[in-house]
Amino acid sequence: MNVFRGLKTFFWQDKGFLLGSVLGLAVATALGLVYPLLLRVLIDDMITPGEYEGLTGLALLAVGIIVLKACSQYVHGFSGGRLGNRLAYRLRQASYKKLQQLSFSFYDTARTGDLMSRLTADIEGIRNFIGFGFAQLMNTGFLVLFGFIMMATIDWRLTLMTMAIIPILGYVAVKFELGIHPVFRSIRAAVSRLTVNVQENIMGVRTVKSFPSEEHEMKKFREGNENYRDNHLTLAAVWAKYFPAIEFIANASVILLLLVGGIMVINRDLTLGSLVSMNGMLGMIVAPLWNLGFQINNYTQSKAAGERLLELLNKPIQVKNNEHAIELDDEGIRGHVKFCDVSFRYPNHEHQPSALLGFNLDAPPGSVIGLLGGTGSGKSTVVQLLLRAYDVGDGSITLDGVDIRDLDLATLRRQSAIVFQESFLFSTTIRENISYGNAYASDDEIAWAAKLAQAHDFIMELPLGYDTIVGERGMGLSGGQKQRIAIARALLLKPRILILDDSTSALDMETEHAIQQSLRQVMKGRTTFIIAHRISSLRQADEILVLDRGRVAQRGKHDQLIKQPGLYRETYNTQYADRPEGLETARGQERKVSG
Ligand SMILES: Nc1ncnc2c1ncn2[C@@H]1O[C@H](COP(=O)(O)OP(=O)(O)OP(=O)(O)O)[C@@H](O)[C@H]1O
Repeated sequence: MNVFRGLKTFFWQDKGFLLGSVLGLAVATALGLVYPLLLRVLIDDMITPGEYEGLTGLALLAVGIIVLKACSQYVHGFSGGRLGNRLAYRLRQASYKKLQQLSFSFYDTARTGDLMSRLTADIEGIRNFIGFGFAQLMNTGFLVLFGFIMMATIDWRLTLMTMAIIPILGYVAVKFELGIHPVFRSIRAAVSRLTVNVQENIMGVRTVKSFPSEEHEMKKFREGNENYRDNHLTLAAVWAKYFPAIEFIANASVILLLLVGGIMVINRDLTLGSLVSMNGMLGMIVAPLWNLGFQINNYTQSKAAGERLLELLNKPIQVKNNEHAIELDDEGIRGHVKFCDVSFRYPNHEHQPSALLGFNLDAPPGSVIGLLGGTGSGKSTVVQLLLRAYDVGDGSITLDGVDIRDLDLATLRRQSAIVFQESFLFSTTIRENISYGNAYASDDEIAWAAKLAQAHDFIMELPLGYDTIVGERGMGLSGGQKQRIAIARALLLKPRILILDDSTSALDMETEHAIQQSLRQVMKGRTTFIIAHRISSLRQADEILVLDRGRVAQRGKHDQLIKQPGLYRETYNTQYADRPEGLETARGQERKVSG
């Protein structure tokens, strides 16, 4: 029940509907129990003595009961529907909000398929149970209670005898629940694994086919599918064991009533009408008890779903605003970034060496900082920390003198725009992709950003221009075209801090050069971080930092660095080794430097 206590905030505000759903069903049930009583009156007071005057009244009473029962059932259905759907809506909203709040470290290990199944199948399970299943479970309790009282008013000894079996039934039902709950938990986990499998296969279909790994994927899927099937077989085995037992016990009580009750009627200790009436009532009590297994099933499923959902909803948010977060005035931010002795190790990777160690940097407003280094040297980590994707371990990062941990997250991120190496485009028009995060941008502004990013010309060549829908994950565009749209998106924000994380890697030198020329005008007075593997992308930077396994190996301007022995010059030589002498001298500085 702890799970439902945890979910209380999502449904308790609709307690009126919860009450309506439970009471509606309870009243309908109680009214249903009146039929056998009417039957008793019909047999004992009319048919047996042959007195039929009251028949019309009895018929009218029956009609009245039918109408009332229908009304109660309507209240139950209406309230249950409202309750379940409103609860599901709130849960979906809260889960989605949580997904927005959770930090990058959560997504480092999260699996899309698993999250999708929590937001869909799990919420559906909870909706069904709280909307209807709960009322039905309560109804079973009401039926036993009301039925017991009514039967006892007819003949308490016979009632006690037949009802003595009910606790046994309850015991078996609880055992059943305990046995089936872990199986349901495994089934949910198996579904989630299967979903992850399918989702990754579809997302990575190009890799699967190019490598050709269809067989391997089939094997992986088969294992998941077998696991899912085996869990269902275990479920069927638990069912097979308990269901006949529940049915046997339920039937035993009816047989007992007919046997003992029959003898009592023969001995004139009980009227025939009373036996018929008690038999009708017992039948009404036992019918939902047969369903108790289904109801418990429903309960355990939704409990397992609730556990998984609460696990998501209660996940701690690693990076969030502190209590007195400072909201800087957007206009007032200058973009002075400082890293002071920053060291960082990724969460859950404590055993690995630090991704960044004793990192220092002073980037005055408007400066261009270049980051170069081998793969895994820590370049992306620097900018991730600046965006507070993770909080630094040791040291501090300041923006205009304020520690970014004390800054309002939205203020910080609004003023920093990043273009990732992998450009992500939403399945919508190019216009909406460029204006993402800047919904009020005019068409002119969008075109302005696209021109700076050297994207305007190719967009205009598309049949629908800016209205072209780029499809799921930006299919249909080349890597370079996607990168240019992503650059336009960042430029449109006119951020104080622009971060280009290897974001021109898919562009040819000429386009990259043109973008850099445009950037020079637009980024005047703004601080820019450029991560690149190509020296040509960095040569204009005010300071270039060469990283090696998380440490700054070299720093300085291009002209200084090519004169020093070290990683920078080695990279330069490697990249310019094959260039014809004439081209290099024409470009002035781009001379090959001998080791
Ligand atoms: N999300 C993460 N979780 C755990 N470790 C990570 C994560 N991201 C990066 N790392 C590790 O941190 C180190 C630095 O990675 P980083 O991405 O900063 O390197 P990089 O210089 O940007 O590399 P590349 O040029 O290949 O993009 C690497 O050892 C990497 O494996």
